[in-house]
Amino acid sequence: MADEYDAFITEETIEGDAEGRLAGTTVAVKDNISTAGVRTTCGSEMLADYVPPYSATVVERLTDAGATIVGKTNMDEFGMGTTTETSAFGPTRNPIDPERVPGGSSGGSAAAVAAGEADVALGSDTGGSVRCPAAFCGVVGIKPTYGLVSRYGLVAYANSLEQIGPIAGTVEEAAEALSVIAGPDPNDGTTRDPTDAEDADATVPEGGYAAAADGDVDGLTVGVPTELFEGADERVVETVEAAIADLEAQGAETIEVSLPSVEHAVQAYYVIATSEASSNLARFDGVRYGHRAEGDGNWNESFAETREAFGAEVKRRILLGTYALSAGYHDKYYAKAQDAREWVRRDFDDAFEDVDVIASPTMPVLPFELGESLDDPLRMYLADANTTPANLANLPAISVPAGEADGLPVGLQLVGPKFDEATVIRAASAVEDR
Ligand SMILES: NC(=O)C[C@H](N)C(=O)O
Repeated sequence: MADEYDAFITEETIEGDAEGRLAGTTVAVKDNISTAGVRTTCGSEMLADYVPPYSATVVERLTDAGATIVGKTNMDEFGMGTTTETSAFGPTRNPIDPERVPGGSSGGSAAAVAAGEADVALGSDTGGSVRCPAAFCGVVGIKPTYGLVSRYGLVAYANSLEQIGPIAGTVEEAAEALSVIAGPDPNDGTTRDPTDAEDADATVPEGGYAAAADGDVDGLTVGVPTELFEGADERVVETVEAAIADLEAQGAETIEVSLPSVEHAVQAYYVIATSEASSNLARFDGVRYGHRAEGDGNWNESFAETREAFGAEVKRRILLGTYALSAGYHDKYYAKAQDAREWVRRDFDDAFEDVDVIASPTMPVLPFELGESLDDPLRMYLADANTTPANLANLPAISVPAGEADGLPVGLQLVGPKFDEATVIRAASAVEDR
């Protein structure tokens, strides 16, 4: 990685069509999203030389719309991390303060946008991986409703939780990129047409999501859940509260709501995500593609040696997930985590009876210093307290810059009902307009 903040793993260009709604737009793509003929490493030794034979649907939609892909961005290995320090290629630095992390796992994507190296970037968000780096780097990140954007060509970490989402300097630019990548894909059976989806509150403005970035929050009801402010850094809370007060000044009504289940969200998330990861990552066996250790002809040994190529965090999660799914523990951990997930879903449904969007800090902390959280995985996991609930409930969520504290960016998160990205985009654009 040779660029200023080590945001890119590969700086190869893929030219888009000459015309289209994104003509002239440069896009950086997270390195777990497949690009035909261009290395896709997932930030791992395991895939250090892997060149996919096909491109992800999102990449094809972007280039068909005229965007030029300018490179593949650094990330926590297989998306597992909150700082972009678990990458086998070394950490990315935060352009706002190069002694700090850019957040993760899509840290290279957010850093590329914050440093002006790309207009837009794609990330993937399993438990906050688009919103966290957007918040830490002072840019905008959208985690779409589960099923709005195709995951075809995304190297899977935890299928039931993740979505690909755009990162950009403004809400409008992120919304425009979302319009291009959104919509059903025959190659991903979990995708839906938002206007047809059952139990959806879909609003897709004519001309696309960017049209919703009109800053008009007059009459909008914003829910403020006490649980997502408790335990957050005071400087973060002050900055976010000031931004919410500004929304009120622009005509929104705010009411307190309660989401009692979210205190279990991180725990449930880490059981479900690691369980799915332990199954997904079983495919890296040295036989079909990716790294292969020589071995001495003994299958068990060569398999074990091949898997030594995973980094410490990935190994930790494979072990955790395998344990959670193992006979005798399945009901104790995995089944319980699924119950908690259902409870989180219901809490949001109840809250959306009374409010249009839910506002909170995106991250309860300011960006970590480089190296600060690496030896303390639990501390890193707990930083996902506010972002994981939207993944568990499959809801749309956005992080928009709310201001600064001690010279560091603070993100405000807005979560909306299923497929109602338009309302979160509208509210976020009002935060940005202050
Ligand atoms: N992938 C993500 O969304 C990031 C989250 N911190 C995780 O490690 O799972």
